[in-house]
Amino acid sequence: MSFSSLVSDIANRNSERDDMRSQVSRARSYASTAATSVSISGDISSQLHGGYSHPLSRAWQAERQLTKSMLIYPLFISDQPDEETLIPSLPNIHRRGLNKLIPYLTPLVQKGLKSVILFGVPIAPGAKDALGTSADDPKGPVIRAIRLLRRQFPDLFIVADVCLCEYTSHGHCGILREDGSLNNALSVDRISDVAMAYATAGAHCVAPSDMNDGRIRAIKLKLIEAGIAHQVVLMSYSAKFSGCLYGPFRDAAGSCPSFGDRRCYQLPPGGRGLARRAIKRDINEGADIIMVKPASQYLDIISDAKELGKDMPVAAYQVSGEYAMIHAGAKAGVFDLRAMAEETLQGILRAGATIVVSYFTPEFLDWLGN
Ligand SMILES: NCc1[nH]cc(CCC(=O)O)c1CC(=O)O
Ligand SMILES: [Zn+2]
Ligand SMILES: [Zn+2]
Repeated sequence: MSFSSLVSDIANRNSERDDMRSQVSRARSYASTAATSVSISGDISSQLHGGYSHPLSRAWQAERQLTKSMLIYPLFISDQPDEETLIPSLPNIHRRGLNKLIPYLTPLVQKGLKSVILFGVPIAPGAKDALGTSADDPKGPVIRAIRLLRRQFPDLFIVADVCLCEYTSHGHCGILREDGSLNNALSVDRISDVAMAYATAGAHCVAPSDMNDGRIRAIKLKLIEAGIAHQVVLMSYSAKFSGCLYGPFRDAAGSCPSFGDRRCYQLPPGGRGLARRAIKRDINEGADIIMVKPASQYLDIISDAKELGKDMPVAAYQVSGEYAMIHAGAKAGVFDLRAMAEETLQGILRAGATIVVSYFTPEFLDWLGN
């Protein structure tokens, strides 16, 4: 290499380096003016990441965080004392007789289970009739389970679902006229008697899920008349929608209607206004808690319930079909079971629920830890 070409090579490299230096210093000065202009203009609203960079600060972004006290676990109580049958369409969920209840629940109570909701399942031949007589049979599974659980787990909060469909031969949620339609007056009278029987047996909460008109008022009046209104919570399934998400429950409870469907008393899925009317009506009739069911498909209704019932707890029922779908999706590899269960619960809480009825309760007791 000649001397002159060496000189020009060094000069070139120097100028490249100068170029680079000037680029760096321009970038620095841009950054510093940008930083200055942020503080000068006060445009700090574009900076969000700092608020959720840590797991704890992410948790703080939620208005409501799931706690064990928010969860109610559904139990299917068979009239066969030794039964313990897995429900094929409801993964990990069993129908259990009275003799199987305490051994099953003991570890869950130790893990922090606070509340259960009871559904009776009469299996014995002839246990079902047109009036749902077995619903409030003092020797029936629900009343015996209430007594047993109160005795065995003094701190467990017992909710009794009140309906006739598990106990009627026709599988509808009330007493029928000759033409097969619901006789509302007779149904309300019968359902409020059943609610009274559960409350008298010691249920902390009665939860009518039948959707007959006027049943909240009727139950409240009977509770007052009996002098126990001050110690029983009345939780209304106010906004209960008809649809295809109750299938696995009906397998578990054997409560599929033998003819027709429930569209004349459960709400039509598009009926947001109707749901608002039902919620307002039940608040006026004396409900202590409003429930929305199903949950994830009806988040707007949960948020309406929170607005209309802003002074009361709002419950959401993550129903059997929602639970089965999450299991099926996880099994198909679409998502992780726990991640999806947690995400749905967050949606339900975000919408406004403060209580969640869920078949995932045992899992959440583990996931929430101590
Ligand atoms: N009226 C009884 C009742 N209470 C709760 C559910 C559904 C719960 C679930 O699907 O998990 C049902 C069944 C129905 O209305 O058909
Ligand atoms: Zn019913
Ligand atoms: Zn009908």
